[in-house]
Amino acid sequence: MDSVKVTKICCSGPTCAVIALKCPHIIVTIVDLNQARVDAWNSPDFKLPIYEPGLEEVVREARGRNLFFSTDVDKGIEEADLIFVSVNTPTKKSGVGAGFAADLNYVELATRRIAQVARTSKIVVEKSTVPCRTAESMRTILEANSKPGCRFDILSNPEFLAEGTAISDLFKPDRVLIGSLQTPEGLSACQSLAAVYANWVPKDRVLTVGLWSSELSKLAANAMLAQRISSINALSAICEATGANIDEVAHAVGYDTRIGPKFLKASVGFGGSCFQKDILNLVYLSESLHLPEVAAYWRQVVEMNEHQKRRFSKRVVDTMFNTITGKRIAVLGFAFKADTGDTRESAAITLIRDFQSEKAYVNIYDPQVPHDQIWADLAEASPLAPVETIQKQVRICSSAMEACQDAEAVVIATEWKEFNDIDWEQVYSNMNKPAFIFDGRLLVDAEKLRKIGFSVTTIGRP
Ligand SMILES: NC(=O)C1=CN([C@@H]2O[C@H](COP(=O)(O)OP(=O)(O)OC[C@H]3O[C@@H](n4cnc5c(N)ncnc54)[C@H](O)[C@@H]3O)[C@@H](O)[C@H]2O)C=CC1
Ligand SMILES: O=C(O)[C@H]1O[C@H](OP(=O)(O)OP(=O)(O)OC[C@H]2O[C@@H](n3ccc(=O)[nH]c3=O)[C@H](O)[C@@H]2O)[C@H](O)[C@@H](O)[C@@H]1O
Repeated sequence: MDSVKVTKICCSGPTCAVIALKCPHIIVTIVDLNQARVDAWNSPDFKLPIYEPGLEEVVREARGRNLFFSTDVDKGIEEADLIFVSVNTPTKKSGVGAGFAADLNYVELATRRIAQVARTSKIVVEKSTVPCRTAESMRTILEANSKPGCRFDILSNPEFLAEGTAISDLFKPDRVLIGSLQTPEGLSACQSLAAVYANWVPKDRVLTVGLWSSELSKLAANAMLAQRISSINALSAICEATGANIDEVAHAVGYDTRIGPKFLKASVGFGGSCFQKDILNLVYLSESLHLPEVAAYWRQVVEMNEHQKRRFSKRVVDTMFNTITGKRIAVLGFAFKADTGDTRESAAITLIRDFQSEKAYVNIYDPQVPHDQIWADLAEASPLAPVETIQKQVRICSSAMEACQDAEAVVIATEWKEFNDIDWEQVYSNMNKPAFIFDGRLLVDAEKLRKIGFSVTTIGRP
C-alpha cells in the first residue's frame, strides 16, 4: 500500500516548529484554543509563550514561511493531511482515579473535533502522553463519527524532549518512536510520518513498533528516568548519615557502562509537568489491570521524591537551631530545573510552603519565572492561607543579591548557572550571621564558601 505524502500538518508546540524548520515543503499550522498563547507565538517582537533556548531562532526562520499559528482549529484540521494531538493530559483532580489517572478530556474533545470537522482522510497522531490503549478509544470515536469516504489512521508518536534542551533534543533525538497498528493501512500511515522525520533524523533512529508498545514506552521511559533520580536521592540520605559523598558514589556507580553516568544527580527532588503525572498514570494503569504489586513499586518512586523534599526542609530547620520562625530565607531558583521558566511541580514550591508554615520570611529570585506565576503557584500551594498573609511573608526579588540581603540563609532550589557567578563575599557581608547556605542542587563549591565564612549544607554530604 502506498503511503500518503504529507504536505500539510496541524498540531501544537515546539516539536512542530522544528518540523516546519526542517521541512520547508510542508505547511505546518500550530493551532491552540488559547488566544493569548497564539498571540504570543505571533508577536512581532517574538515574545513567545514559553522560554526555551533556541526556540526563538526556529520561529524567526520558519514563521510566515511554512509555519503558522492560529486559533482557527477547524480550518487547521480541515486543511491538514496529518494532525498531531498534543493537548494537555494532567492528573485528574476529581472523579474516578482522582490524583492518579490522566485526565483524557482534552484528548477526547480534540479527537471529537477532528471527527466532526474532517471532510477528507487524515492521519491522526497521538503526541500527548496517554495511558496504554488510548489510541483505541480515539479510533472508536473517530470511526463512529466520520463522514463517508473519510478514513482515519491513528499513530502514536510520543514526545521525548526535555524542557531547557527541547530544540537540541528535537534536532538530534536519541530516537523517534512511531507506533501503529500492524495492518497494511497502519504501516502505510507509519511510513508517511517516518518520511517527515527522515528530512533530518537518521533512519536508524526512527523506531517503528506496535501502537500499544509505543504508548507504554513513553510512560516507561519517564518512569525509569524518575526512578534513577529517586534511587540516587535515596542514596543521598544514606550519604548524609554515614559520611559518604553522593557525587563520588554517583560517579563510581555511573562508571559501570551498564548503568551509565547520566541522570544520577542528587537533588532536592524532581519536578516538572510530567514525571509525577506519568508515574501516577502508570500506577493507575497497573491498579486497573489488577497488578497491585506493580502499582506499589512505581508509586514508591513518587513517595521517595516527596520524602526527599520534606527531608530537605527539615534539614534546613534542624541546622538553623530548630527554628526558622521570623528568620529571612533567600530561595534562589523557582523553576523546576535550569533553563526553563516552567514551574510545574517545582520542588521550590514545596520548600517555600514548608518555610512559610514555619513562619519564616522568604525572598525569592528566579531569572526566568514571571512574578505573577510565582504568586499563583504559592497561592495554589497554600489554598487556606489568605493572599495578604502570603504577601506579608514572601518577597519576590529581581536579583540574587537583592534576595540575599539581610537573610539568615540561602537555599539553592534550581541549578541556574548564574548562581555560580554570584559574588559570595558580597552576599556574606550582606547577610545576618551565622550565614547558612543550603545547596539543594550540588551546584556551588562548598569548600570555597566555607572559607568565606558560610555554614554550608549540601544534599548527600554529611
Ligand atoms: N512539556 C513537555 O516538555 C512535554 C510534554 N509532553 C506531553 O505533551 C502533552 C502536552 O504537554 P504540554 O505542552 O506541556 O501542555 P500545555 O498545557 O503546556 O499545552 C497544551 C495546550 O493544548 C491546548 N489545547 C487543549 N485542548 C485543545 C483543543 N481541543 N484544541 C486545541 N488546543 C487545545 C491548550 O490550550 C494548551 O495551550 C502532555 O500530554 C504531556 O505529557 C511530553 C513530553 C514533553
Ligand atoms: O515527558 C516529559 O515531559 C519529559 O520529561 C522529562 O523532561 P523534563 O521534565 O522537561 O526535564 P528533566 O531534565 O527530565 O528533569 C526533570 C526533573 O528531574 C530533575 N533531575 C534531573 C536529572 C537528575 O540527574 N537529577 C534531577 O534531580 C530536574 O532537576 C527536574 O526537576 C524527560 O527527561 C523527557 O525525556 C520527557 O520527554
